[in-house]
Amino acid sequence: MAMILSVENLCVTRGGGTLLDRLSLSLEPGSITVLAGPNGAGKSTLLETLAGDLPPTAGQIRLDGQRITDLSLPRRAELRTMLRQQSLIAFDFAVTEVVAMGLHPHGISADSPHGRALIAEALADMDLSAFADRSATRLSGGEGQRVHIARSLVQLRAGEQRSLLLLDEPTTGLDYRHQLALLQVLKAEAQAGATIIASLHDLPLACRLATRLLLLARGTLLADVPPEQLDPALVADVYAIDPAEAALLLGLGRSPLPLRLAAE
Ligand SMILES: Nc1ncnc2c1ncn2[C@@H]1O[C@H](COP(=O)(O)OP(=O)(O)OP(=O)(O)O)[C@@H](O)[C@H]1O
Repeated sequence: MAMILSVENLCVTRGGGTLLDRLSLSLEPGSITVLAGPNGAGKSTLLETLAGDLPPTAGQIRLDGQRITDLSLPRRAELRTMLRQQSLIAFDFAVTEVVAMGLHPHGISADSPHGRALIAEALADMDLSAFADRSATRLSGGEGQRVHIARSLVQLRAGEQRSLLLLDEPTTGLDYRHQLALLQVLKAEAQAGATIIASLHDLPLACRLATRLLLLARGTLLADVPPEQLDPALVADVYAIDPAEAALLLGLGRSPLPLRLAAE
């Protein structure tokens, strides 16, 4: 069974400011929702709140009918995977050990055949097989980001069902090849039944990935549309950029080309 996430009249206030203002939405299994919007729009706040890690000031978030704030942290870790904007890995773990952390919420041993297979698959997906035994403290920014993504893929896939995957700016630091590889992996996960929501700054990439695009500004949802229906005039207004720039960005993302890593 896949996960339906529903949000009703969500409000978050912090430090006297309204960070999210009466948001309602519903995310279906198999969908990829991309959250776009300027710096400070509330994207990370929304993802943290949807993950159940930041209690809302008002409103409800339900994961398959259960209120997310009623679930314990271990139960939340089984039902949803959250990739945060990353900090450095401070301890001297090997890459494979960091990736194996995704198994813990599901009680699967990294030494079991199933655990080993999940780790190997995620390492291969993020082009990290050759890095498995390297220290995770000695990686470039993009390599480190790929390690965190691989850990999240393990956590998602180790569950009994493909559940909810929340990603906060997952392409940060990734080169073009690895951005495209990530897009391919996410599309495959959605096809396998995952419910995915990701914040992205890159609008052309967002349009290629999303089945649905949410445009957030100052805590308010201004658009919730398939990417091809996103209005360039609204994008220009929200980002305070020239309309021709907005049209160019959206045009780049509306290429009908499939994702290709290298010429076949
Ligand atoms: N602990 C806090 N207390 C009060 N305000 C906060 C707190 N954390 C963040 N904010 C404010 O909340 C707003 C939304 O922040 P958030 O991190 O959700 O934005 P974002 O859309 O993810 O931005 P970015 O694109 O820069 O990552 C910002 O104006 C920020 O300054």
